[in-house]
Amino acid sequence: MSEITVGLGDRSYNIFIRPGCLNSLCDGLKKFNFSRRLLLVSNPTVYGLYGGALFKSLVGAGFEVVVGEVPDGEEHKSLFQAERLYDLAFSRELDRRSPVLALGGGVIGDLAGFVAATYLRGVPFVQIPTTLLAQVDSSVGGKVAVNHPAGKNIIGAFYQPVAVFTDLNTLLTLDPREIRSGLAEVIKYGVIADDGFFTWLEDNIERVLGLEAGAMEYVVEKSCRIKALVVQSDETEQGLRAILNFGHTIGHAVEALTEYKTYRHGEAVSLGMALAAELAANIGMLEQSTAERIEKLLVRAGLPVKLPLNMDRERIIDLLRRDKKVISGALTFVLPTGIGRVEIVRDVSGKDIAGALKG
Ligand SMILES: NC(=O)c1ccc[n+]([C@@H]2O[C@H](COP(=O)([O-])OP(=O)(O)OC[C@H]3O[C@@H](n4cnc5c(N)ncnc54)[C@H](O)[C@@H]3O)[C@@H](O)[C@H]2O)c1
Ligand SMILES: O=C(O)C(=O)C[C@@H](O)[C@H](O)[C@H](O)COP(=O)(O)O
Ligand SMILES: [Zn+2]
Repeated sequence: MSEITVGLGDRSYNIFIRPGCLNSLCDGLKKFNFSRRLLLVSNPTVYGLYGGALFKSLVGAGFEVVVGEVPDGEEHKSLFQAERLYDLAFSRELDRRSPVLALGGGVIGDLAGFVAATYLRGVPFVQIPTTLLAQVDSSVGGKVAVNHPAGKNIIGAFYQPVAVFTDLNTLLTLDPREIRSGLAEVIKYGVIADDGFFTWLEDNIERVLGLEAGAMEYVVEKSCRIKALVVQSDETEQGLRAILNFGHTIGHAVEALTEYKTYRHGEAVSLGMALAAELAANIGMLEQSTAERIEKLLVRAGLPVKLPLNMDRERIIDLLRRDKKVISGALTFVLPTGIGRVEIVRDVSGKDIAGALKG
C-alpha cells in the first residue's frame, strides 16, 4: 500500500494506492466528521461493476447512500448533469457535512467535484478513481470542471478532495484503449519532470500495457508523486502548474473540434504532445532527435501522434484562442526543451503553430 500526501496546509490529503482498497474504504472514511447521508456519483458502467459492493459496505458502515447516476460519456460532463445532481442533493436534504463520493473515471471525478465545490458553497469530496487516467491525474490536484459549448473545462474551480482511494484492481476491467489513454498522461510526467521515469517507461512499456501488477503500482505512485509536487508548489496555476498542461493546448482544441467523439482525452493529449514537441524542434528549442524519442514512446504506447489530413487546421487555431492559458490574446504553449524539462512560452506565433500542425 502506498500513501502519498498532497501537502496543502489545512487542505492536505492522502492518496491511498492499493489493489483491493475499495473493500476497506469505509475504514478510511471513519476519521472524517461526515454526516450520515452521502451522495455517491457514478455512471452505469462503473456502478454496474463496483457500485453494488461499495453501496453495501457504506450502508454497513452506517451511511445512508444517495446514488447519483450520470450517463456515461464526456458529453455528460455538463452543467445540465450538475444541475440534476444538485436537484437530487436538495431533494434528499444533503447538508454541509454530507460528502460527495466520485466513483469512476475523470468525467465522473471532474463533474462530481464541481458539484461538491458549489453545492452549499462546498461539501467534502472523496475521489475513488477507476480509470488509469483518473488514478494518475484527474483525481489529484483539485481541478474540477464541466464543459461548455465554448470549450472544454471552462466552467470550474480548484477544489481539493479530502481523500483519494485508488484501487488498482479496477484497472483490470478497463478497456485497453482506456489504459493507453491514461498512459498519455503518464508519459507527460516523464517529459515535463522526470527523465529517469521517461527512460523507465521506454524500458517497461510492454509490462505496463500488459497491466503487470508491480509495474502498474509503480506507474500510478510515481505519477501521483510528480503531480503532488507540482500542485503543492502552485495549487491554482499561477505559474509552474501550467506544465501539467503540456499537450493540452492542442489536445483540448482537437477534442472540442471533434465534439469529444473521436478521441479519448489521453489520445488528444498524445497528439498535442507530439505536435508541441515538433513545434519546439521547429523553433530550435528542442533537439529533433528528442522530439522523435517522445513520438516513438507515444507510438509504442499505442497512441496517435499525427493529425488526420482532413482535420481543419484553421479551426484548431481558432479554438486555441479559447484556451485558459490565453492572456490578452497571447497563445501560451508548454514546450519541451529536453526529456524532463519544459518551458512555458508566451505569445507563440500563429505561423509556428500552423507549421507544426501541417505535418
Ligand atoms: N481534473 C483533472 O486534473 C483532469 C486531469 C486529466 C483529465 N481530466 C478529465 O478526465 C476526463 C477523462 O477521464 P477518463 O479518461 O477517465 O474518461 P471517462 O471518465 O470517460 O472513463 C472512460 C471510460 O471507462 C469507463 N470506466 C471507468 N472505470 C472503469 C473500470 N474500472 N472498468 C471498466 N470501465 C470503466 C467509463 O465508464 C468510460 O466509459 C476528461 O474529461 C478530462 O478532461 C481531468
Ligand atoms: O491538473 C492540472 O493542472 C492539469 O492540467 C492536468 C490535465 O491533465 C487535465 O486534463 C486538466 O483538466 C487540464 O486542465 P485545464 O485547466 O486545461 O482544463
Ligand atoms: Zn489531461
